Parts: sequence; C-alpha cells; structure tokens
Amino acid sequence: SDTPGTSTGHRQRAQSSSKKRGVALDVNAWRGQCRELLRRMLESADSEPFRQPVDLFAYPDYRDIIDTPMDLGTVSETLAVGNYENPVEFAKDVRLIFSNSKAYTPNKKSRIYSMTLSLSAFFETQVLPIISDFKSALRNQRRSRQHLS
Ligand SMILES: Cc1cccc(C(=O)O)c1N
Repeated sequence: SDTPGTSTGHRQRAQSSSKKRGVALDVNAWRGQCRELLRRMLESADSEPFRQPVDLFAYPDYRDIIDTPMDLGTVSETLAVGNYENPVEFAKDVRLIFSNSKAYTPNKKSRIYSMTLSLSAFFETQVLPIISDFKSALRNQRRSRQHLS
C-alpha cells in the first residue's frame, strides 16, 4: 500500500504546445500560417485589385458607398506589427475586403467582382483550419493552465 503522506506525482504539461491527437497545439502558430496565406493570395493574379487601397481618384464615389476601406497590404502590415490578437480578427479584415468589393461592384459580371469570388473562395478554404487549430490550442492551453492552479 502507499506510504502515508506521499504526494501523487502531478504530470506537468508543456506550456507552449503539447502533442494531442497528432496535432502540435501551438497558440502562436496562427500568425505564421496567416502570413503564408497572405503571401499565396498576393502571388495570385486575382488579388491585384485588392493589394492596395482602392484608388479614390479612379472611383470618386467609392466612399459614398464604402464606410471602411480595407486591402491586403493593410492586412499584411497589421499582421506584421502584431496588431491582430488572433486569426479571427485577421479573417474579419480580409472578409471586409470582399464584402466592400461586393457592395461597390457596378454589376455581378464585372472583372473585379469575379476576382473577388474566386479569391474569397480560396481564402475561406485556407483560413478555416487555421482558426480551428488556434481554437483547439487555446482550449488545450486553458485546460493545462487550469491543472496548474
Ligand atoms: C473597387 C471595385 C470593386 C468591385 C468592382 C469594381 C469594378 O470596377 O467593377 C471595382 N472598381
């Protein structure tokens, strides 16, 4: 039988990441993953209209329709300076680019509108696993910190 008063060993969980179901759960992995996703979007020809803020001299009525302009260059800068706290905030800004384009387009046959549809379809498939991996890493981190308290 156990010696009285012996403490049972508490397995210390790794802080930054731990192997669970074959996935390394790192709460910081999302930033590099989002930077890589941006790079792939920027190398696509479909991103050309979205790389910089819309030219207000080319589209003088733009701000009559769009309250909050957004573009991939601005998203990239915000990510680089550490002003997104998580991938959900990052995705919100990228989705704003596409919703602005859908709101402004003169018609659904416009070239830029068609580029919006293809680029946003690609984005949604790629960002989904980044967000779900982040959320599971966060749950895992909270679980392991709870054990320490
Ligand atoms: C900024 C912008 C978004 C969506 C469509 C257009 C267009 O000119 O067809 C456009 N200029």
